[in-house]
Amino acid sequence: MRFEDIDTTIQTLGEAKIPSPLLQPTERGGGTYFVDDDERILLHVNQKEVAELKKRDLPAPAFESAGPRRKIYFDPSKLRCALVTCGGLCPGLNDIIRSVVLELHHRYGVKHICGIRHGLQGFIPKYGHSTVDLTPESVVSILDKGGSILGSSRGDQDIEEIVDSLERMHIGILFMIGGDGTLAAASKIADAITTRGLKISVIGIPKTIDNDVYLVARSFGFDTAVDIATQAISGAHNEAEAYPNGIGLIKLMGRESGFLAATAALARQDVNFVLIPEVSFDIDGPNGFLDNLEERVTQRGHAVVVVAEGAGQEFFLDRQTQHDASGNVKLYDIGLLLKDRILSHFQERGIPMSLKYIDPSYIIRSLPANSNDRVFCSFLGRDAVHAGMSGKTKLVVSHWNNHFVHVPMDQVITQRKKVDPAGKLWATVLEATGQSSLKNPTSPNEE
Ligand SMILES: Nc1ncnc2c1ncn2[C@@H]1O[C@H](COP(=O)(O)OP(=O)(O)OP(=O)(O)O)[C@@H](O)[C@H]1O
Ligand SMILES: O=P(O)(O)OC[C@H]1O[C@](O)(CO)[C@@H](O)[C@@H]1O
Ligand SMILES: [Mg+2]
Repeated sequence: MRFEDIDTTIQTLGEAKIPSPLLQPTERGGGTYFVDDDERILLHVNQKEVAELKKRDLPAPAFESAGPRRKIYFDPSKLRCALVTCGGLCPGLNDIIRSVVLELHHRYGVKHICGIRHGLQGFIPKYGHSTVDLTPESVVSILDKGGSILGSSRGDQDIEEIVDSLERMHIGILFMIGGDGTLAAASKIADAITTRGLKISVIGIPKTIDNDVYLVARSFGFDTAVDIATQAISGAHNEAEAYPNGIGLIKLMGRESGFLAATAALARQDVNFVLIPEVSFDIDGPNGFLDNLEERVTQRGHAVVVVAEGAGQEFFLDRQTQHDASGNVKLYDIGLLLKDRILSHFQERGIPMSLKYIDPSYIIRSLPANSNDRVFCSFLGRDAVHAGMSGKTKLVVSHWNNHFVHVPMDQVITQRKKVDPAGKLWATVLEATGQSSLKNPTSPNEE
């Protein structure tokens, strides 16, 4: 989809008529930066692209800016809010929970905030998960904990039952923190709310260790993931350098998008091969991965390989496709396949070597956020609160062109963000690694 086809209109529950409590000067002094609904951030930054639209008499598409509004929709003294975290873990989940709770409680005076346990399961009575009261006291020391204090789950749940539950709890704003699946569920929940004529705002906070949510330039936890992945790469490099013909093979998360593998490989310029889902490669053949690896190892004495979990899935085509509880395709382990193929390749050629396989995937996504991500989560969580309090709904708080913005939920779930094989990130990876196309002239995969 082209940017000019994106509908950036944000839905509201009704007119915001209540003066924001943030208008009152705080005891500490200092003001609040209020944002008007007509403050907008252009989707395009490239002047040429904007000029092109002008030539065609098209308006340049722009997102609504996030931030506190002068008028709010909900009466804070009566409002009840709920938070839920779904899908895979990600560094920063607790930071988001904390910033949402603190902003609601201290700045808006909302005293009833409820944590839903174990993702969407928490709404469904048959699972028996109790809710958690979220207060400044209960979130005071959660930042040093990884994971999510609310827990998570995968698996479809009945949307009508979820809305029944929201009605029972008299929720006014639901904050849903999760990836593409969660945001798809959030969109359906928002639609069911509208059909019932209820006044419940649904605000999405995009979470993805893969950094793959469309129209979200940066997602929380990604910076931390790159940091920890870089340490794994550093370890693999040390291991590889220490032994004759040493090879360090690291598998990183990235189902359909190789941002983590590509970015972490650039953080230390000692990776020789990066394999990502967006760029196909051959394992065998004169220009395939194994021959290239052999050349590198025999010439330089060691090599470091980073593979994203979704890379090379075409090598498992003979196997049945399986799905997890949420309907996501279960990936076959490309790391283990490469490990076996590397070992047998060097053995067949009679070349002694030492291979170390490192898979830090679950360590990376379950650890606490780094400082940079914490600051980012603080902005994101607070802007999610401002959006909900002003009566906006069915939106995702995103970061775009260095600004926090509101993106309609349905636009975010139309597709995944992917590494552009013709773009700067991948070109820089190729420059830094020096790896070739890893494709044979007439590749068996292309036939
Ligand atoms: N299209 C959909 N409609 C309704 N519910 C959905 C849909 N897709 C996913 N869900 C539900 O949303 C929740 C989270 O989805 P999922 O497990 O795919 O994780 P996610 O949010 O995509 O996060 P991640 O991709 O980071 O793991 C699950 O309970 C899942 O059943
Ligand atoms: O093992 P799980 O919990 O199903 O999650 C694995 C998937 O979750 C993710 O971390 C996304 O949250 C993917 O990178 C990975 O494929
Ligand atoms: Mg997902």
